[in-house]
Amino acid sequence: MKKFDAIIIGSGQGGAPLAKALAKAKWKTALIEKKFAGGTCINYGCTPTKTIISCAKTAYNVKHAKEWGINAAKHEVDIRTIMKFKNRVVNESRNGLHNSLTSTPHLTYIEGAAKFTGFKELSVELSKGGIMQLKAEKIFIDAGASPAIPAIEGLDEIKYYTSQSLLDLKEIPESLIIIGGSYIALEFGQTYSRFGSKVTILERSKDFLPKEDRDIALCIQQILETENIHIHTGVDVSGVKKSGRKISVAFTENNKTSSLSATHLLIATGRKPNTKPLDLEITNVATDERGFIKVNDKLETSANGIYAIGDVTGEPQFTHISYNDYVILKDNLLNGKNNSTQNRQVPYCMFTDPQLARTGISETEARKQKLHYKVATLSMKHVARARETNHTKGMMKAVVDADTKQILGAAIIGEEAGETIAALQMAMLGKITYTQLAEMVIAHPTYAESINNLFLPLIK
Ligand SMILES: Cc1cc2nc3c(=O)[nH]c(=O)nc-3n(C[C@H](O)[C@H](O)[C@H](O)COP(=O)(O)OP(=O)(O)OC[C@H]3O[C@@H](n4cnc5c(N)ncnc54)[C@H](O)[C@@H]3O)c2cc1C
Ligand SMILES: NC(=O)c1ccc[n+]([C@@H]2O[C@H](COP(=O)([O-])OP(=O)(O)OC[C@H]3O[C@@H](n4cnc5c(N)ncnc54)[C@H](O)[C@@H]3O)[C@@H](O)[C@H]2O)c1
Repeated sequence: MKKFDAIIIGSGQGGAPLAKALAKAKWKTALIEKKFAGGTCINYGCTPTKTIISCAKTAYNVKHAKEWGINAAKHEVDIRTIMKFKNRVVNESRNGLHNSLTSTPHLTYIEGAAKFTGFKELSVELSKGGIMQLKAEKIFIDAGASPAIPAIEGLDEIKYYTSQSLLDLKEIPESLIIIGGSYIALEFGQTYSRFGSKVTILERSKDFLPKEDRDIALCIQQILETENIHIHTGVDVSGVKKSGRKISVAFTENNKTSSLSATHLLIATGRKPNTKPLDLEITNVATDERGFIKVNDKLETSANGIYAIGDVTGEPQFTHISYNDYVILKDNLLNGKNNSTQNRQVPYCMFTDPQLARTGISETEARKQKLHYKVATLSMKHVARARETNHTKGMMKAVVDADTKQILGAAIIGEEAGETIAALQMAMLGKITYTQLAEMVIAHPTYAESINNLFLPLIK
């Protein structure tokens, strides 16, 4: 049995930097990865999807080039070249990370699938064949999550896609039904709609994007519907079956039974943790009823010396959260700090076009908490930069504390909204008030400058 100071399971956005940091501190470290270096983000998540989304935006802009005074009448989408571009970007990131992990002193990179065989003892089924046994005083689980497949009658008898397998498509679907209506559904839905597919979204929740304020959700919904994406909410999918060369999906909506068919079906109904194969019960690591590992605010599991980070611990499931988990552990273990996950900011950006970016609380949450708040809104139609570049879809909305004048939260729908929200997030971190933001000097004409205009009405 090989002995290490630390073992990390999974080379995702938390596990890989943690392995490098511990090795740099001269801990004898092993990093076990069963598939590709970089985990979901690089291989099946952010990197490939955002690459394809950029192609879809180009396709959209070419199709609408006349609005910018450009005649680009003839154009076609070449999905094979798009996928090659995506593969190149993914491979560069994956190979770069792999090279850096395999050349880090004090770090042993092991390719294979790990499972617990005893308390803080693991066996790895090596990808090249054979078994390795190893143990360590400290073990970090960054095993991530995979597409969750709902129990829908007939699903196991037809060919359907997940966010992972859709990335290998070699054709543009003539029509695409998506079950689920959140990040994955909307990003892929708009992408394939822009490539030419007829897209229908079937979402179970009564409300579209239920975590958002209704004005924000409605704004996104209208933008997508203008692009001919059909959105159904409050849907209960009862069954799927093959119908000629199509797939027929039966569902109930507002107590009415309906069915739709399409050439392709995408399941985008959330993700389940990769914990089952780990045999966690052998090492006393407790999980919740869905299999996510339970951790406290220091990312410690129920087993002393075993930690868990990222998606495997449940929501929120974002790359920046997995990475921030790593930062917390690194600071606590190597720099004598006492950091925790409590009260950390959780911004997010959905990469529809325009993007929906959010940080802090919504107006609905402020109302629920009975806060003394004010709301500022601004249509993108009134943002100079948006008007000058013909990107006027969307809106900005901020919730501020009426007494302290600090920003409590904001949502932005607009071109590069993810960048602008970071400025508001910094203001929240630095406790900069909306009165300061309303009159702060910001370069003209930028999207960030619209922060002035967003808050100006509140100080008049
Ligand atoms: C389509 C899609 C798009 C996304 N887009 C975004 C986005 O734009 N922005 C954003 O912030 N987030 C996005 N996400 C979410 C983001 O990708 C994840 O939150 C993030 O990658 C999670 O990182 P992680 O470190 O927790 O786990 P992962 O990156 O999933 O890493 C887990 C690793 O553990 C390995 N592993 C699992 N079990 C074992 C085992 N038994 N032995 C050895 N290795 C094992 C896996 O192979 C994997 O490499 C997206 C996700 C998807 C699916
Ligand atoms: N831009 C980003 O940051 C980004 C992009 C993609 C994915 N992600 C991450 O990946 C994770 C997974 O994304 P996702 O969109 O699959 O999941 P999600 O958990 O965000 O949403 C799943 C959706 O499917 C619906 N649903 C569940 N079962 C259903 C059913 N049987 N019929 C119809 N609808 C059903 C749910 O109501 C929900 O709206 C998210 O947690 C997100 O954090 C992030």
